[in-house]
Amino acid sequence: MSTVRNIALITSGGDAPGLNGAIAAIAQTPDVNLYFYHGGFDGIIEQDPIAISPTTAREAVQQGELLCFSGRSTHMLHEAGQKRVLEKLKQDCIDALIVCGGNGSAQGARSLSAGLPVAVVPMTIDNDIGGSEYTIGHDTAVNAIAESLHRLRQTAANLPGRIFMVETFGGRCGQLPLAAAVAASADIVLLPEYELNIDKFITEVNARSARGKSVIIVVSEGIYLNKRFSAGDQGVSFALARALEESTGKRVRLSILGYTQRAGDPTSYDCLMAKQMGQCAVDALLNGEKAMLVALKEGRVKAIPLTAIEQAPTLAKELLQLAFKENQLIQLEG
Ligand SMILES: Nc1ncnc2c1ncn2[C@@H]1O[C@H](COP(=O)(O)OP(=O)(O)O)[C@@H](O)[C@H]1O
Ligand SMILES: O=P(O)(O)OC[C@H]1O[C@](O)(COP(=O)(O)O)[C@@H](O)[C@@H]1O
Repeated sequence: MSTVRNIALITSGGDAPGLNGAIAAIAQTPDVNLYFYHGGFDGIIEQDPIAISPTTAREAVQQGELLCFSGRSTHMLHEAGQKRVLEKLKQDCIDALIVCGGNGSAQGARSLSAGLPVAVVPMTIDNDIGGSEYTIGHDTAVNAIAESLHRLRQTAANLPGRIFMVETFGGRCGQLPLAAAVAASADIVLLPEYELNIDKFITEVNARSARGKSVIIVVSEGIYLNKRFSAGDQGVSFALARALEESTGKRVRLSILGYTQRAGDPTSYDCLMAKQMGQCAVDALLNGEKAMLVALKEGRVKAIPLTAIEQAPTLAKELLQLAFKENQLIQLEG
């Protein structure tokens, strides 16, 4: 018989559609009481736990608004803050904690694992947790970007010869713009992992534009232009567009997708992944696991030690190969 009965859940860092599915799977587990703290790690210190009923959770699976509000916390970056979190969880009679978030949140969870059992459910549209092939919310965001690219292609076809630029999230890892660009067959994708030679970029766009067709360029918000980038800074495409305009004499049609790409009702794939990942997290905790990351590995959802998280996520090589084949990756071309 497991000693874990009262499980608390937080969402931490950037929100991501689909997570309600994980909450539903956990909330419907027999002999488990599920509680939230709104507001990430800070919420644990500042708020009372809120009990969530299995019915409420089940009804919210397909909705884009998360049942548990996310947050970013500075307390967690210091030992004293981590201690306060553990003390409050003890005071609230919580036996185990599920942290839903990305790399940073996983590090936070790890720092608490000496004090109580923790499981991390990967949640970020960026799909940038080294150790899991998937993070909840990614598919919905890829769909949102791909849909925008599809629409642009239609207006591009109706009035040919224009240059379009679409700036996306995924500042520290290009998995998101890469997946969307491949899915929607954009012409060029610029990723933060590789250095950008502006002259080469301009020459390439000029050459493609000279063929009379429209050119659709996907740009990660974190593309290398200067080293002062912080995730969430948007607008790098203004400078790129200006450089292109000056050399081509053609106006660049610019769209910054911003937070619209991080919202929306989740795709069924995200609902399915979230349910499986939530189930895996609660099973691991009930089985006595102490510090786990729920991960997709070789297509299967499983619990792996938190220590197995690799710091630097790597771009999916299958997607890189496809993008390379379609001449989208001009940063890597000779
Ligand atoms: N090195 C760390 N040690 C402890 N907690 C951390 C660390 N890095 C991040 N966190 C916690 O995780 C939260 C979310 O991290 P962030 O990097 O913003 O998002 P994500 O989890 O999506 O990567 C931070 O606000 C902080 O509370
Ligand atoms: O919500 P914020 O603080 O503006 O952050 C924006 C960042 O959040 C993300 O959407 C997701 O990032 P995390 O999941 O790592 O928090 C990034 O793609 C983007 O750069």
